[in-house]
Amino acid sequence: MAAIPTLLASLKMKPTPRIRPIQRWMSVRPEQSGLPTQRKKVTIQHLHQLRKSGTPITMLTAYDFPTGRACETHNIDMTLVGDSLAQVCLGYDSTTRLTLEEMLHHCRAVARGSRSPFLLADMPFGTYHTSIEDAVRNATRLVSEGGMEAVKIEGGMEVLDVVRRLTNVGIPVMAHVGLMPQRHTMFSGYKVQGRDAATAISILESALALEEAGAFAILLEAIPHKLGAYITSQLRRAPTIGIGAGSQTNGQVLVWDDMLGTWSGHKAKFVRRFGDVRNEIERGVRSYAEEIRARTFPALQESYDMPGEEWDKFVELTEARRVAS
Ligand SMILES: Nc1nc(=O)c2c([nH]1)NC[C@@H]1CN(c3ccc(C(=O)N[C@@H](CCC(=O)O)C(=O)O)cc3)CN21
Ligand SMILES: CC(C)C(=O)C(=O)O
Ligand SMILES: [Mg+2]
Repeated sequence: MAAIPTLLASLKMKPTPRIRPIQRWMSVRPEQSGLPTQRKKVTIQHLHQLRKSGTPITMLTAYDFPTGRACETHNIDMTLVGDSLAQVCLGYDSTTRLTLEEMLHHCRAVARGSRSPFLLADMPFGTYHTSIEDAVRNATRLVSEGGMEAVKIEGGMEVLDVVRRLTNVGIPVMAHVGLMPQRHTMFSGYKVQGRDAATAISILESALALEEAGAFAILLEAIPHKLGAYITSQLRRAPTIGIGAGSQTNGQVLVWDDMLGTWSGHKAKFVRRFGDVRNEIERGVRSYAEEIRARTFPALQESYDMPGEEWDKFVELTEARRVAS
């Protein structure tokens, strides 16, 4: 009997573990590594609480370890490995060029740098339309191989069955309506959606049906702000995340490269640059090349030295080598 209080006492004596930064070499998700987390893990329940309390949800895209880690460090609520990856990182002209393998490669990198944000990825074009079985198989790979917690899919009524099935097997789905970049060819470009009453109604009905089908959140892209606000007010449970959908959605998302000004392509109206990283990069690369050419880089303090007597010995040895040959 005496052993139990002793055991309890020894447990109580244990010092609280120190919070450790993410380790570079981690190959598993930090919360699986047994390390204490700095901030509570963002869950779907937490996202629903943010919606209820009227606290705006922050979401940002990430494509690799450092961008994933930046979302982690600055307490972004949701990190999205967007298929915009195709354009902003891989140089393709459209998200429709991105393969599942390419997406998985980047998901793993983001996941290694991420512990508290809710992590999700876009299902690439063509990976969820061929059949429900294919959609489940491909979404499962994003979770099991990619380290994602949820997936995002573009579409309205035609993807309800996929949303229902993925949700039923335990893969949360964020639905994406309004401007759907994977359909830019069908839409003849990237155009604001829902500017006429008929399209606005169909976007509203899609959003309501997607919530009913189980979507845990609805992304609204490039729609009039009044429509963004109205859809947000009509949903019963799912928070809305807007990109070009006005200020009244439950959350906001932007593409990393748009937000920091590293994307040199088209700037949509909804983009605000919160940084000017591209100019900084240009300045840095330019002066790097200039200083190499001027031999001002590297300086002596950026170079290694050796003891004088060792150098003298070295000179003697090279002399001996020269004479011998
Ligand atoms: N850098 C980047 N940012 C994005 O937001 C983004 C990507 N890439 N790639 C994938 C899709 C494509 N997206 C886009 C691309 C262009 C517009 C755009 O030019 N919209 C026009 C609307 C014109 C109109 O209908 O009047 C705009 O000027 O805002 C919007 C979304 C969103 N996604
Ligand atoms: C623009 C966001 C919402 C997205 O889908 C992406 O980055 O691919
Ligand atoms: Mg996308």
